[in-house]
Amino acid sequence: MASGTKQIKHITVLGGGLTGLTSAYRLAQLVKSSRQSGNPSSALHPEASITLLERSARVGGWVHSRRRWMELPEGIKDDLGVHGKVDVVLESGPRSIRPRGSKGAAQMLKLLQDLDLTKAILPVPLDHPSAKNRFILDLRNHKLVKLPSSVIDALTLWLRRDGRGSGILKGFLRSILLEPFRSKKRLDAKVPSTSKLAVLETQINDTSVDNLVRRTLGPRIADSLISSMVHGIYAADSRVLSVRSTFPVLWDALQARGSLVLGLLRPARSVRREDAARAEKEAWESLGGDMNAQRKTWSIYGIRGGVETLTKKLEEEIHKLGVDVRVGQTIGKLEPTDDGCRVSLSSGATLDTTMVVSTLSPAVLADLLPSQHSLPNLSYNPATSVGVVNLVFPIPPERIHPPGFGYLVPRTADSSIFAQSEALQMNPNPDGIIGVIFDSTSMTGVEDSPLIASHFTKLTVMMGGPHWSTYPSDPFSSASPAIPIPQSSELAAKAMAHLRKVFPSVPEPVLTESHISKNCIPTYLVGHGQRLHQLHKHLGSSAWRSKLVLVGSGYGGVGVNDCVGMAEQAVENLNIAWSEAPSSTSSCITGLERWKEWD
Ligand SMILES: C=Cc1c2[nH]c(c1C)Cc1[nH]c(c(CCC(=O)O)c1C)Cc1[nH]c(c(C)c1CCC(=O)O)Cc1[nH]c(c(C)c1C=C)C2
Repeated sequence: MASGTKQIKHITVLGGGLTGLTSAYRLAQLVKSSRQSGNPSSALHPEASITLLERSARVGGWVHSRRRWMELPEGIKDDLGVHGKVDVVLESGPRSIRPRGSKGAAQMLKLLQDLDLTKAILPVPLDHPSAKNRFILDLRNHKLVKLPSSVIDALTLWLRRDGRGSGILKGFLRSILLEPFRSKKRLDAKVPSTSKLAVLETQINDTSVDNLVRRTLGPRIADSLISSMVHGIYAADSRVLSVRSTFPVLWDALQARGSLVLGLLRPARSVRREDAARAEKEAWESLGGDMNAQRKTWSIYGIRGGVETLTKKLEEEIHKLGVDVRVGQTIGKLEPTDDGCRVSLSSGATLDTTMVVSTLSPAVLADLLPSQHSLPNLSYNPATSVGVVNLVFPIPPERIHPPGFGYLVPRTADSSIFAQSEALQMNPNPDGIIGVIFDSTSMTGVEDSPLIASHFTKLTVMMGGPHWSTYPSDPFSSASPAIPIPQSSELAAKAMAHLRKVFPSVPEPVLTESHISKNCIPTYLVGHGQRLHQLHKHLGSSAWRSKLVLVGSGYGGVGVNDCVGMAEQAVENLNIAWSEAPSSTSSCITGLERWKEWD
């Protein structure tokens, strides 16, 4: 290595969630191969060491699969022919993974292959009810309305005006068909209440998901379908969420063709899109065996034993690769030094390191930085908290709910459809339920014993999210009053009160487990990409240059594939930068490279 180039002798990963564990794993593999190949020109020292610091007593972050023992009903024998107990897996975090849609999805499957977890994959085929039956709740009557799963499905629902297609999704197909004709008019319309918003939109080249859909597909779709979908991915209010950061395909379609439908049917060609498609294709082709062919037949997949099987395996592997994993570590301060960074722990200990990869939430990171080294925009976005209630009932699922993935609950307040309903003089969703997952029918095989699937029903009720949040500083929000966050001991009763309205025959649960995941999903407010671009530029030109890399759900995507994808991409970019000619000026990796396009 040429003299004058900083050698990477020690890397500290902050945070032991999925992003932190994946980053540490791939970095440790790089060190191992650098040691084996002995590449003298690499900036990565062949004896470099890695430390992972985690605040809580366990690694895994929001991925948490709890195993609980359950009494079998009288007369039922388990696999060993003994009457007794079976164990059930209760997920309080993510439980299903998408095998398509992004490079991250391919990188996730590659990670599972590399960790020798292929056999633990639980595929859910495309024709499974879980893939076809997703519902939203009509709050006027607490009936489930099936969401169309394809164009044919939408047509059938539309033609069959038998009450089911005429409820909350009435006019769905009509809105889509008329959108190209209406969009231009709506986009040009001057709506007084949105004039401040219109100015902002042009300044920051972004708008809210709700605003874009409302002006193109109309208020009905914005209030029902889109508000619920946003609940089911971001647990957030679609009126404050940046469309360009969360559904860029909608933004691009509208920019390119002046119509969502036309833009989606005939996407405009762009170098960025083609590069991304090529990178994704390569990632899929890099999968070993016939995994790439197989995954095309799956709608989603799970992991035997729960998603924590993955984080536990990552933990095991990084131990083997020599990563120093320290749990129960509270960080007090992070500051740049001449040679790298200094991490000060609340215990008083300090750690000098060449580079920090932070997977902490941006707001938590902001609190660690001394004022003279603060970074822009880290505290801008709020994060939403979700109440998760796992329930197990002593009867099979067909006696409680229809087969399918689950249902989402749309927004109630300010909704034009709901405002007309007399039934809504009273709040139909007083506890702020956002969705219910039918765990038993959305995925089987998570537990070892088949008795769980045949004799019990597992459901997860999710509440809170936007209902527990206010966005006082956001110009796009209509500051609707939030429900105060309850105690976790109150959640199970609230979940049951809700379920009884939707499934009157639901029995008492035999097992419940409630948790509040505080600030678990960041809400990317309008202009998120522009703020990350500023942050990227600042990192490259300040005392933090080449010392701090930012990854994780706080920045570029909230799904498990996004977290793995960001970690993989950051380590891939670091590897390229470390192998580059020492004179190269392009070798500052921040983790935020993809936001460059927001220039
Ligand atoms: C009710 C709350 C939530 C449910 N799931 C999530 C929340 C906050 C988290 C989540 N769901 C999805 C993602 C995206 C990542 C990915 O897997 O690609 C995240 C972070 C996927 C998703 N889930 C639903 C939809 C419509 C989507 C979008 C992509 C897709 O089509 O797969 C539906 C859905 N989510 C929840 C329920 C009850 C539900 C029901 C229909 C729970």
